[in-house]
Amino acid sequence: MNQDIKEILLTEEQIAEKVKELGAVLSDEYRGKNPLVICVLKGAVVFMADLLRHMDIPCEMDFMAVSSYGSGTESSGMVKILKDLDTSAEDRHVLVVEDIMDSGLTLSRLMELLRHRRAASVKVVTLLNKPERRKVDISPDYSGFTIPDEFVVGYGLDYAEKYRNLPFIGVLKPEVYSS
Ligand SMILES: O=P(O)(O)OC[C@H]1O[C@H](OP(=O)(O)OP(=O)(O)O)[C@H](O)[C@@H]1O
Ligand code: HPA
Ligand SMILES: [Mg+2]
Repeated sequence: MNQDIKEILLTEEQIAEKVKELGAVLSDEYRGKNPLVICVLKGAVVFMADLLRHMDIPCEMDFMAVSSYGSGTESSGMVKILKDLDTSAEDRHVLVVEDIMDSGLTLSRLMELLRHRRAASVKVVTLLNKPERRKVDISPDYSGFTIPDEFVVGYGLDYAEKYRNLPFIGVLKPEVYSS
């Protein structure tokens, strides 16, 4: 697995420090609001699990699965809901947790849906932000790291369902996806 990585962009330690920081900021923001924290499966699952353990306030969690990438490195532009929430978002302070905002298509579609369901507020925290690739006018409310336009894997992020379990975030060697 590691031989497919060109370079480590963010180490396990850098990620841990940032997640702790974000947890503290979000705890202050959502204190007394019992937020509904939504993990966007599957990519955000590792970040969500770590982030929640740095939020020292009562909150609830739920999960949604959407897919736009299939097994490639380019968004198809179509965002399909594969699994919906179990909880109603109406009148809730919703915090959407994502691993990466890239074209922005996944999150813009999700935000639209949650606002339509009359959430009291909808905000996004993304660990990674890749603004150079944006196709829609959206930016995260909270972001861990701004990264260059390279395809990254690890800490939840995959290429063709592989590499999600790497503890760091790395740039994949282009020959891995172009071959
Ligand atoms: O800003 P965008 O261009 O929409 O890209 C970001 C989304 O793409 C990836 O998910 P994917 O659809 O590949 O599913 P996964 O989380 O199961 O890997 C990633 O986890 C984000 O959810
Ligand atoms: N890596 C993995 N999955 C992704 C990426 C990325 O850079 N961008 C959007 N989904
Ligand atoms: Mg993916």
